[in-house]
Amino acid sequence: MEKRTMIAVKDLVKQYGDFTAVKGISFEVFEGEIFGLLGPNGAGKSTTLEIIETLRQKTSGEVWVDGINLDENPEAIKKIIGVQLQSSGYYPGLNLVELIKMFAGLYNQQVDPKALLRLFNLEDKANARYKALSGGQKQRFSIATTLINKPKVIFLDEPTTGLDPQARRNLWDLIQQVRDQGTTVVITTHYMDEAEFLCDRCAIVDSGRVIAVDSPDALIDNLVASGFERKKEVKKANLEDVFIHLTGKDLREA
Ligand SMILES: Nc1ncnc2c1ncn2[C@@H]1O[C@H](COP(=O)(O)OP(=O)(O)OP(=O)(O)O)[C@@H](O)[C@H]1O
Repeated sequence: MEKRTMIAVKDLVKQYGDFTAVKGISFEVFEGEIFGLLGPNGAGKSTTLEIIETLRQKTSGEVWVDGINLDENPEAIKKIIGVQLQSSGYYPGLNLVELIKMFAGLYNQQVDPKALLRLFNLEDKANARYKALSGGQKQRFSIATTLINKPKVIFLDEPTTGLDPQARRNLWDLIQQVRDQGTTVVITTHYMDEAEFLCDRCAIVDSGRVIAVDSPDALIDNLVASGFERKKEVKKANLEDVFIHLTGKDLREA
């Protein structure tokens, strides 16, 4: 079946003064997939995301989201995307239900706060304030809030950084659920195990350029076909598996 393009980025360039952070990036994100932008620190991932999110001016190149050209109608793009806020974006005095109602009001949307919290396993935190949540709960809540305007695509910038293995795996399940319900997900991460588990396709970005785009499986197969072999035989489990096996999958949060 022909895949529909949700995001198209063509020859994107971003200069900060004399420094070119993004050097002519092109890629496509298909509807209904989890697409990863992977790359070392300073590769230009956040800059690229922020340009697509309409939060940052590009120097040149073109961007379309759901067929809408960024230069022609950034306001229309804002309406169909969900962006994860940083912690500072949440009013400290409001509880989770009040925060959801506030965002729903801003977006002029009807939302059932309890149903949304249930979806993200935060039902019993309905009356808690954001700052009282654990790291994993904060991440779950911030992903929940990206869905309030019923977006076609959400952007998650390093959503699992700083979380324990249980909270990370739980968040992976939730992100897949969001995708399975029809929302396209664009994610940045430094964790290759996360990208391998979660992403349908990913772009590897280095020094402002896209150096590979494919499914994790195909990228690995290409490397193996080129004659690459790991030095050490891979064990059937890793230390994280040991940790999860010993400590269980239950979330550790009050
Ligand atoms: N406002 C700015 N002014 C000047 N340089 C900037 C600015 N924002 C980012 N940069 C530089 O642009 C480059 C790309 O930064 P960016 O944050 O997009 O990278 P990244 O791939 O998201 O990195 P990280 O993984 O560390 O978040 C870096 O060298 C960064 O120092």
